[in-house]
Amino acid sequence: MKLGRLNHIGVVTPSIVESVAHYRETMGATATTEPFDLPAQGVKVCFVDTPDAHGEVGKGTQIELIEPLGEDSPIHKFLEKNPLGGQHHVCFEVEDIAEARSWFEGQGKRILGPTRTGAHGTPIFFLHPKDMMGQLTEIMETPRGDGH
Ligand SMILES: CC[C@H](C(=O)O)C(=O)SCCNC(=O)CCNC(=O)[C@H](O)C(C)(C)COP(=O)(O)OP(=O)(O)OC[C@H]1O[C@@H](n2cnc3c(N)ncnc32)[C@H](O)[C@@H]1OP(=O)(O)O
Ligand SMILES: [Co+2]
Repeated sequence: MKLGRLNHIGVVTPSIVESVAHYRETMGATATTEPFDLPAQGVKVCFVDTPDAHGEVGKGTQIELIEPLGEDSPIHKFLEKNPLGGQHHVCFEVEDIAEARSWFEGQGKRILGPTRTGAHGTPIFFLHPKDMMGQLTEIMETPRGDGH
């Protein structure tokens, strides 16, 4: 399997509104999406763009702010343990999600649930942190076209 780019770092927050203000006012971020709900994934999401190696905003790794949505959100327990929120997962891109899934299954890594559509509208799956050196890891198929 070939490792693709680091698409985003997932950051849990009790308040996307407060986190957006933090990234804008304290961190000088210039571009964010509007928050949007992903009920199927139990989260409210907002992306903060960071500049790429050439200082260009829009192609760099994003901060994915996620707030629990609904009673059985998968991040409820994380927020109980970490009331201020914090780094939750990393997301790497791959060319072919099915091939990547077979690779990790062959490596004996636990895959958390089915391959499903993620916040960028492309297929994703998660790998259990206990099998990934303690890091909850999301794998997503590289968006086609100019999406990122
Ligand atoms: C998909 C939309 C969007 C996108 O990018 O497209 C997203 O990324 S949404 C992100 C939210 N969704 C998920 O995270 C789905 C996958 N996650 C899970 O299924 C759970 O969070 C899980 C299984 C990783 C943990 O569930 P839970 O916290 O309810 O269980 P435990 O407390 O029992 O945790 C088991 C064990 O893992 C440790 N843990 C939990 N979360 C993390 C983490 N983020 N990073 C590292 N380790 C984590 C936890 O401490 C437990 O360890 P133990 O030693 O037993 O205490
Ligand atoms: Co994510």
